[in-house]
Amino acid sequence: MTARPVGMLGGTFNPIHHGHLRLALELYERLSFAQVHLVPAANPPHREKPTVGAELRFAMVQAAVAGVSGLIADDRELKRQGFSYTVDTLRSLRNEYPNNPLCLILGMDAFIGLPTWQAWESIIELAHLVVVRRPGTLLPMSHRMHDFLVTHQVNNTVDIHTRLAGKILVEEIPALTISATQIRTLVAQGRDPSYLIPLPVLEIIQQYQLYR
Ligand SMILES: Nc1ncnc2c1ncn2[C@@H]1O[C@H](COP(=O)(O)OP(=O)(O)OP(=O)(O)O)[C@@H](O)[C@H]1O
Ligand SMILES: O=C(O)c1ccc[n+]([C@@H]2O[C@H](COP(=O)([O-])O)[C@@H](O)[C@H]2O)c1
Repeated sequence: MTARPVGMLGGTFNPIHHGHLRLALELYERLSFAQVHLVPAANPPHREKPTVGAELRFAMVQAAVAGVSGLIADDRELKRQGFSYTVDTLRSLRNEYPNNPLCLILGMDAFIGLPTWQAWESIIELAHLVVVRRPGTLLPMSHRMHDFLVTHQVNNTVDIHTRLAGKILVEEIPALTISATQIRTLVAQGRDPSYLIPLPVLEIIQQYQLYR
């Protein structure tokens, strides 16, 4: 028996919100993870430079998980230069946790786009994928990732706990319809994003006058 799996949820987290946090906590409990690392992308490879710097986005993640058992604010991507490639983050986590299964948490949308990621075939050698989909949504059989999914998919958590990497578990989780874009828009309009984000995150947004 290996050690308990370690989860990783990467994101721009501009800002982190209750959608991210519920997802991480739900999987932490459901899959009996040792912990879930929330990793802000310092320099996201696939989107424009975020309007808020990595240090402040990390500070918001830290504030959001302070005192929450099982969720860890992880700044390892802030310590690297260049684009924040997930494969490099997983290599770093693998060095830190040689005996734990690693689980990369991905939405179905991100999973579909995985072939555009840096060294994507190495990702599945370093970690399992926990692919989150909304109830009722299926990947069409015609999709190029369908066969990849079927080849690697497992239907229960045993393989995730007994192997270090290489499997895909699809988890159905009702999404909270919250997005960081929505929060930035509310703040820019002078409106109140309370109840979409934790209070300590709102306090940082107000203190630094973010998203105005
Ligand atoms: N409401 C949500 N419920 C579940 N997962 C979410 C939710 N919002 C984002 N995620 C997932 O969290 C990860 C990081 O998301 P990200 O930081 O890009 O947030 P976002 O709200 O999608 O941001 P933006 O609106 O700026 O695009 C992604 O895998 C994304 O699919
Ligand atoms: O490594 C890559 O090539 C890569 C390409 C696209 C996205 N990612 C990661 O996917 C995570 C979610 O990204 P986003 O844009 O939804 O916040 C974040 O950790 C990104 O660094 C990683």
